[in-house]
Amino acid sequence: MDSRSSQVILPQSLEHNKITTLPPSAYYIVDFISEEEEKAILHKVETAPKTRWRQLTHRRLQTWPSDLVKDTLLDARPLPAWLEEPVVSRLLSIPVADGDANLFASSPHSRPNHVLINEYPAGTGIMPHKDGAAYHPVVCTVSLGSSLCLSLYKSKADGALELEPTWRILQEPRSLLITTADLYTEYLHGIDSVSADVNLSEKTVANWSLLRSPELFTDGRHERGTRVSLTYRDVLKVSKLGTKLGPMFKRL
Ligand SMILES: O=C(O)CCC(=O)C(=O)O
Ligand SMILES: [Fe+2]
Repeated sequence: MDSRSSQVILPQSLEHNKITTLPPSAYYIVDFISEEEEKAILHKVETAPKTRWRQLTHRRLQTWPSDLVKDTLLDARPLPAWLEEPVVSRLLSIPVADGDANLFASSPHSRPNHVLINEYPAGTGIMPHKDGAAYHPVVCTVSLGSSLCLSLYKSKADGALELEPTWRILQEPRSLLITTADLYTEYLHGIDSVSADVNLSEKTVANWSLLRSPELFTDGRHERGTRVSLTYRDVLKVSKLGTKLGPMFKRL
């Protein structure tokens, strides 16, 4: 099927969906996948073999095709079809600006080769952090299930963290958030471990003007449900051994 299926209308270029209140460059696109696609992906996530899940104290995650070892992807198998389609072909189909190449044109493998799946029950989050040197500095996050806020923090000169986030980005189900450049390297990102996001408004949410359904948040409060995120990135180092083993793995 055409990756631009009839239900999904993608922007002509990312520039149309730039979060202009943030340092360059971050983009927010609503309805990047349809409700049926969201359901199908959630089903795949939920029915993955138990051994695929890594259980942390409050959150669990899957890595595809595998974990990194010393910042290197050892398993060079392609992503499974349900993670590749429709998301990757849509990511590659949108130029950064009109007439430009796509976001991964200058990344080593010209496409994302790794997906991290995080599941956040209401009340859970992820500590502020930077994603580090393993990846090309382009992060594409598809949100499923429930809305929540991603908080961005400046790190102080002494390495400590500012107590309050500098910005918050509200991520709705089926949306795509792309962060690159300075936002990747200079700021930390995290998700508060709260059961509701509060104090939501045009003034406090960086991507308010790009939201799909701002009317759902007009009382400033959103009770979270379980949110699942798919984080697509290009891991810079892929083991040659993994590449050689690839075809063998596939036959198993
Ligand atoms: O779930 C998210 O949106 C963020 C996940 C994240 O920052 C990470 O896994 O590095
Ligand atoms: Fe991260």
